[in-house]
Amino acid sequence: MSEQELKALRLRIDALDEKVLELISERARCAQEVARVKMATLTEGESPVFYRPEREAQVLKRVMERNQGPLDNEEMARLFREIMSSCLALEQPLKVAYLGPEGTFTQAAAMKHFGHAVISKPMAAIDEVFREVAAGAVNFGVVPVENSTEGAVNHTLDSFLEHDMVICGEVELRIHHHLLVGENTKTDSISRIYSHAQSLAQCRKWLDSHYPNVERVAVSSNAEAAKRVKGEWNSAAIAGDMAASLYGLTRLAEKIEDRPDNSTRFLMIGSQEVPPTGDDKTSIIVSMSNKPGALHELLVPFHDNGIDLTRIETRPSRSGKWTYVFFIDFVGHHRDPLVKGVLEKISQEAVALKVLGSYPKAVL
Ligand SMILES: C=C(O[C@@H]1C=C(C(=O)O)C=C[C@H]1O)C(=O)O
Repeated sequence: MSEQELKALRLRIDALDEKVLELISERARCAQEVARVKMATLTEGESPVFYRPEREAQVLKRVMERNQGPLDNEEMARLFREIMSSCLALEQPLKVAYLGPEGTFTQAAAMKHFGHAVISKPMAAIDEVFREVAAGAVNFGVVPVENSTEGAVNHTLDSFLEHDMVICGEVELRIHHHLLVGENTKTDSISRIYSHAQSLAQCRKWLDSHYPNVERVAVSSNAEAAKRVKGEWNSAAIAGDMAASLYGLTRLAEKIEDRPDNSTRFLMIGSQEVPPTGDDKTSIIVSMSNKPGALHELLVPFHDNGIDLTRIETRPSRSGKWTYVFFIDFVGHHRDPLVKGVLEKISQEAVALKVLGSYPKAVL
């Protein structure tokens, strides 16, 4: 390609960027107008709702449907995710608490879901994320709920039993783990590997074959593991990209998770009910009396109405020995007539039924 051609292309890009800039600014002004209208139409004592997850899901879906390339749908949606995030911040900067410290996968999930224009606050434990949201110190919380290799995150499920929370969104993240070392680490004398217990479990086979005799030390998070390694000469950490760059560690081995499709699902928790988008999921907690056939009775109404169950998990109820609660996720919104009917039917049989929330299916 000649210099001439390159120069002409760059001029075109400059002109396009000017237009993109103008359009983004116009969009941002529209969002400011939306805020003004929302404020003007408030009734006495009502507080404004700026963040609309159902609307954001629709915007992203539309972008993906209309996209004709060459950027792929995910990439295009990611760009729009950030534009919306910045526009919303003009209306109201969201405060989001997540399972910290900085550099965790939960932080990456929060950024994937809300974009980068939020004020994010790392918390030391899952329960603290719940408490921070309950106290009204933040608008939303982000917690991991299940991993495709290791299953349920029990701390999260149990926290739902203790706090009144509304689930207002979900996001899935591919989890890649790396073996990380600091600049002082003597790589041939590693005697200890730090990570979160879930991550150690997700890399168990790899560790068994590469570091069978090295002590595996479970710590409170992957980011914490990365932090510790920085100052030690005989240890390594298993953590992801964010932690690696945050603590300036080197990848000794990449993508060491046993399953290449290793993913974690995260939930957004808050107090805001989310209206239907037409492509939603609902999470409920049910406790049944301890009698034969109770689980069958619980599941039949879903089957009879053709409602797709996406997950069912059992936990001790904490209110009696050998009594259980079921965490159930299914496709649909609790305001759908069909779902309403099923929930009514279940509540006739159940000891207790609580709808944790209906929310748009993860778009990104
Ligand atoms: C603009 C609005 O407010 C927020 C910003 C949005 C956007 O930038 O597209 C979408 C939904 C809301 O979270 C709205 O309610 O439409």
